[in-house]
Amino acid sequence: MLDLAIRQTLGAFTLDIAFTAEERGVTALFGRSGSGKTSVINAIAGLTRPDAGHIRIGDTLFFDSARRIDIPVEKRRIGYVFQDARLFPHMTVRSNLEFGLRRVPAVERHIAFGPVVELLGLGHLLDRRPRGLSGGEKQRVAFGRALLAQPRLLLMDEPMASLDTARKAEIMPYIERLRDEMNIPIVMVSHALDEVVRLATTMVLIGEGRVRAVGPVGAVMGRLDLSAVTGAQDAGTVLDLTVERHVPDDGLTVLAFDGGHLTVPRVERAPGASVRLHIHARDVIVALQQPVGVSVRNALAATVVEIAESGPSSADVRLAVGGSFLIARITRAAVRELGLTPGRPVVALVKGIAFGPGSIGAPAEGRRIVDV
Ligand SMILES: Nc1ncnc2c1ncn2[C@@H]1O[C@H](COP(=O)(O)OP(=O)(O)OP(=O)(O)O)[C@@H](O)[C@H]1O
Repeated sequence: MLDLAIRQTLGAFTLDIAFTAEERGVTALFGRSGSGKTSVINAIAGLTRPDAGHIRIGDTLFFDSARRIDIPVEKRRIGYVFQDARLFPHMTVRSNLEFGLRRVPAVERHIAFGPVVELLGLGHLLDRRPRGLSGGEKQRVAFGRALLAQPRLLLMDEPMASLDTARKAEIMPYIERLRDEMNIPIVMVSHALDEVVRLATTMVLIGEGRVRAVGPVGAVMGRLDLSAVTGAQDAGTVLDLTVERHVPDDGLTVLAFDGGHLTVPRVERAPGASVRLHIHARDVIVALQQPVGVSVRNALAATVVEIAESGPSSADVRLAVGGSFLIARITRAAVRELGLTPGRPVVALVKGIAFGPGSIGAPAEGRRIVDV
């Protein structure tokens, strides 16, 4: 368990953050620029000291003001990956990686060189110097160097912010492997929703130095009251689905979740694999009954849960679909004419699904919306 509660005054800014998250996977701190994300991970790293509070990772107490505990930076065993890779330019990739390893006594090394090189696909780069590497390759080396220092926790501050869309799509699977195959908790800072949607196990939404929401990505994204914090344009939800089967003749894949099925353009994953999709509110339509004679293929039985105004003429309607949620952005006039109220059974039509760095099965060229 990550357990953090800190108060810290930074000039005119006050950070007052408290959350717990499971240790497994990626905890993503998401929020606008200046909301306090970097200040939180600097406190976790021990680079700054909160005025009060505690920071605990599993059994290890890094900081506790009441008990006067403040483990120094070098004893925290925390790997820190920055936006820019910060590799040693005069050293080869191999030497950069070995630098991480050499910082730890041999008996305490449980993460070995070979598996890290394999995990991050660095084998063919070992004799090169950073100068000739792409941004994404440099970041992979930075991940490797951090891992080989045998961290208790890995911090990543906007690790993809300096990469273009194609490079980002290239590096995301490596971060997923890191998340899924190494038993190291990751705390990542991001202001890019697509990264959070794809990578986060727990999402911590931060606004003006406070935690606005915390929980699984789908649950946080599905809250209507938070669209001002997440960014109104990004309103939508996240569904976790499983590949059920492919329909080769039509180039389609059928995905299953607790609310039914979605048919989408072919996803290059084997049946049984998990897929996370970001479904924008603007791509969901509400109907009172199963429509006939429409091109949209995905119609899901749903119940209206909540309705909130989202613009001068629009409303966001939160729909329960099985145990999951969708948000539909429709006109307020439509809410009135259809007589939508909480509890009303409806049909949710999903007319588009965003495939991009934020969706698994993303095409390498980056983000695109597919009508389904
Ligand atoms: N040492 C400091 N002294 C004064 N103000 C500070 C200090 N450190 C941070 N701040 C202020 O605290 C606020 C939060 O900064 P922080 O870097 O944590 O935000 P952020 O969410 O990571 O933003 P970004 O995404 O732009 O990096 C900012 O207004 C910043 O100017």
